[in-house]
Amino acid sequence: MTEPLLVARDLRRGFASGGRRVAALDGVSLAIAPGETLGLVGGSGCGKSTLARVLTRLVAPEGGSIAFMGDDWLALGGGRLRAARRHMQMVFQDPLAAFNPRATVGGVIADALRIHAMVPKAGRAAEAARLIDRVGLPSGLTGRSIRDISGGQRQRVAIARAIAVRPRLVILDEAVSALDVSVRGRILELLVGLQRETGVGYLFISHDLAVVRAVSHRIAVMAAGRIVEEGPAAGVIAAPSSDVLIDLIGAVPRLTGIIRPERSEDRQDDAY
Ligand SMILES: Nc1ncnc2c1ncn2[C@@H]1O[C@H](COP(=O)(O)OP(=O)(O)OP(=O)(O)O)[C@@H](O)[C@H]1O
Repeated sequence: MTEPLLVARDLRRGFASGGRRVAALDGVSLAIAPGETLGLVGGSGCGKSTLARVLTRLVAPEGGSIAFMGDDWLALGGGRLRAARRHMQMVFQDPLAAFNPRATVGGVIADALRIHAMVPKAGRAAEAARLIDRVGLPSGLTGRSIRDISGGQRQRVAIARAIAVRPRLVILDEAVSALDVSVRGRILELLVGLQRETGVGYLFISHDLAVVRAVSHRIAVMAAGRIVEEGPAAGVIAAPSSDVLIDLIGAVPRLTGIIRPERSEDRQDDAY
């Protein structure tokens, strides 16, 4: 059996909110294998983003353990942490907040290459150009400010920056949720293609079951800080056992209705 890339056990994290304590993570355990996509779904406020932040060490857990690439991830510090951080990248819903707003598209990617010493200085521009092309962006965007491109283009830059450092795991937190349906579809295809090429693992977090189903090998369902069911994507959806998943499945036909116009356009294209 393949060694898991990431194993989280019994993660706990609470927050004080309006005089009471909210258990955002109430004993969450999960594992992700190399080359695997674990989809994480759940309603608003169930703890998905807190989990992403705890896994990436943006927020410290109050209990539990995380093994990443065989190391005790929460105990790593100094140079070993910096080296390991390269292998766990994160893409957020709104990458603008995660970029230096004055940076250019090429600059954002070249910076990632520099920080993690991926290529010598002389080769950085060429490698940035290769990555810009790999995520389907025109080379003409290289010198553009990150503020002056569309949300879909920016999300591609965020993905290019994440993959620039050849990570083993990318955590995508609502990374395609704000995009329109056709851009979203192309970015999902890009992610799946990159996974086939590189064997990167993904934790794909979304409140949108249809999107999660399209990319995930396994699905975990979260409610009130706990994982309430988990298993192979097709099996979990075919036989949901939790109320939250039953509700999410019930919401999918509405989404199919939104996607349908694009599919009929595709059929028209095929007819030419
Ligand atoms: N920094 C914080 N301070 C106080 N409460 C917080 C903080 N971060 C999260 N919470 C609370 O923890 C719970 C889980 O929040 P979290 O953002 O992880 O959920 P989520 O599933 O990502 O929600 P959404 O899909 O709406 O983004 C919520 O009740 C939230 O209000």
